[in-house]
Amino acid sequence: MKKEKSSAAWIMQWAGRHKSLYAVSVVLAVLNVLFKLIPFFIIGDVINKLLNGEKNFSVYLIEIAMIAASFVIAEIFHSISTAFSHKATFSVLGQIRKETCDKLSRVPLGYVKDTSSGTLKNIIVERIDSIETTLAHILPEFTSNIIPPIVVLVYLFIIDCRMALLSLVTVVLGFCSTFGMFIGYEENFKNAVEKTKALNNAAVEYINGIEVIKVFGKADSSYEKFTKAAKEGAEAYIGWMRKCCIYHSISLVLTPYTLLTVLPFGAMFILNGSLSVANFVMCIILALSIVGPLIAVMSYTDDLGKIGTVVGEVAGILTQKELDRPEKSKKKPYDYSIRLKDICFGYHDEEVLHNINMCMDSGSVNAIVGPSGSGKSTIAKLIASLWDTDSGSIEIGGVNIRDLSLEEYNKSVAYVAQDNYLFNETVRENIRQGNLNATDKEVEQAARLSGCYDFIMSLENGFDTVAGGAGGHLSGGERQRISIARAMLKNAPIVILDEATAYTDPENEAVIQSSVAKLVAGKTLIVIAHRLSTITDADKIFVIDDGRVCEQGTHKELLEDNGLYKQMWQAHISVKDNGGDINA
Ligand SMILES: Nc1ncnc2c1ncn2[C@@H]1O[C@H](COP(=O)(O)OP(=O)(O)OP(=O)(O)O)[C@@H](O)[C@H]1O
Repeated sequence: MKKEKSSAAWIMQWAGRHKSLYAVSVVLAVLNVLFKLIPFFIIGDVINKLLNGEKNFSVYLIEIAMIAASFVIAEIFHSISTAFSHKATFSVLGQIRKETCDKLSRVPLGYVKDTSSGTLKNIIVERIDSIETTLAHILPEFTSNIIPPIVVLVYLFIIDCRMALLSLVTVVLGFCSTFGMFIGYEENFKNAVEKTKALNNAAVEYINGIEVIKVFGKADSSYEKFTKAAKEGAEAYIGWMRKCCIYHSISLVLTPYTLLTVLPFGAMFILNGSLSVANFVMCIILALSIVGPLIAVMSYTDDLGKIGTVVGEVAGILTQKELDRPEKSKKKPYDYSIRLKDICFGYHDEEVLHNINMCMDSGSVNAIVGPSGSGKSTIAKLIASLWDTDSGSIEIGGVNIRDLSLEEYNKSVAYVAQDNYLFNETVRENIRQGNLNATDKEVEQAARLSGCYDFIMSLENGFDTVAGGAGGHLSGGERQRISIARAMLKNAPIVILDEATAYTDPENEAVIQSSVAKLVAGKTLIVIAHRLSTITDADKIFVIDDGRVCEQGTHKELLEDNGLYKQMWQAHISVKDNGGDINA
């Protein structure tokens, strides 16, 4: 079994990309702390000189100037060190976010669908942000603050072992108290994280579902769900902080008081003649000097405790199993025929497609019809490579799609889904997503061909109108036509239209039908249609029932078969004859 990578290994992998920047940052941070220690040695020296009766005032002035210079130099080192570590860290964070988002495009759609958008957003934005403290601060500052106290302690041990040990007593007790904060830390942090995720999900659900909430008068109950999640989130943190509060306070009070032991025992040693006054003074000053860096170290323990969970969440995405595709295509399809061989597929544990076999010739028009929930869209998604089949294979031009790189395959397929997402960008840029190299003229031409030019021009800013999140400012039919224009611009040899005309009125449907005909000339087309009148000319119609292909043939052949297709056709015609809405 493959061993799981530790959080430290992930951090090292991420930080390793900018190791020279971090190394410079750590060295400068060490110099910063060392320069901050210099004044303590100088003060010790000044007191010794006073005790020895030095009367030359200029000697003291020079020492004071040296103290001031040490502080200034320390600050300069600190600023440069922080600048280096932040420069490296922000590019590392950008890289982690890029990898995470790239990963989402390579994992099966199921992972993204099964993880709420609130959770994913929380990981990609907030959680990744919280790695910043570790990389930009802990790495240089923790390392740099640990080294000087060690140096000082070694020096103290050289002066007097007893005093060195005494200076450590309150520090050790303070640290022990800090560790008390870690009792049940993982559990408490996980609980707080879970509650935050629940709050994020409740907020996203409340915002996304606001239309339904208003229409069905669910504002109170939905808002209640949100406030309950907010309350539980706050309680999780408050309860946890309450538990830590005593340990934290004891630690903050004890750690700085190194003099609590150094002063009385030092005085005793002077009285019994085992310690000189000069060494006593030096010990007091050095004992004070280790406090600052050690408190700085302690302030990071909380972040160090959290980092495991944070890295675990990000790593959880980065280690998701990807769609089974090679980096580079192993073979080249000889044409764009599509063959599904013994396909079985299920969402989670429930199989919804059973032994599907289909053959579509290159450049042919194919329709998939069947009752709602029979598995039509699932077949389209498998062909579009949004999921991997559980068994069986899909071949394009004689090549198993698992032997084709995802990038190359994606270029071959234009998929217009039932509910197409439009980015919160201009209509022009939304269409251009089909081909990022397309000129404005080509974008406008695609819009003309898909019958959406006129309505786009009637929008407030024409092609420069912002479509709004998920295309919220446009009607369902308008969104669909923009999606078709996007697919046209892609000019892929395989086109899948999943209920592409579902939202359109009969007039517009005729426009779209003719533009689709132009779009797919010479291409392999798969249309999923409820309105059977739109697919009567298809070269092949596949009838799906309960996850199985129950009939296939041309419109004429299927009518002669007297099967499910004929029943569906008669139902369709009778709606029309009764003056019902044929678009229903
Ligand atoms: N993401 C999913 N997770 C779990 N089950 C799903 C998912 N998507 C679809 N299903 C289920 O798989 C089955 C087939 O759904 P599919 O969307 O392929 O049917 P369809 O024939 O396209 O339906 P419609 O005509 O209503 O769009 C249904 O039972 C559906 O509930």
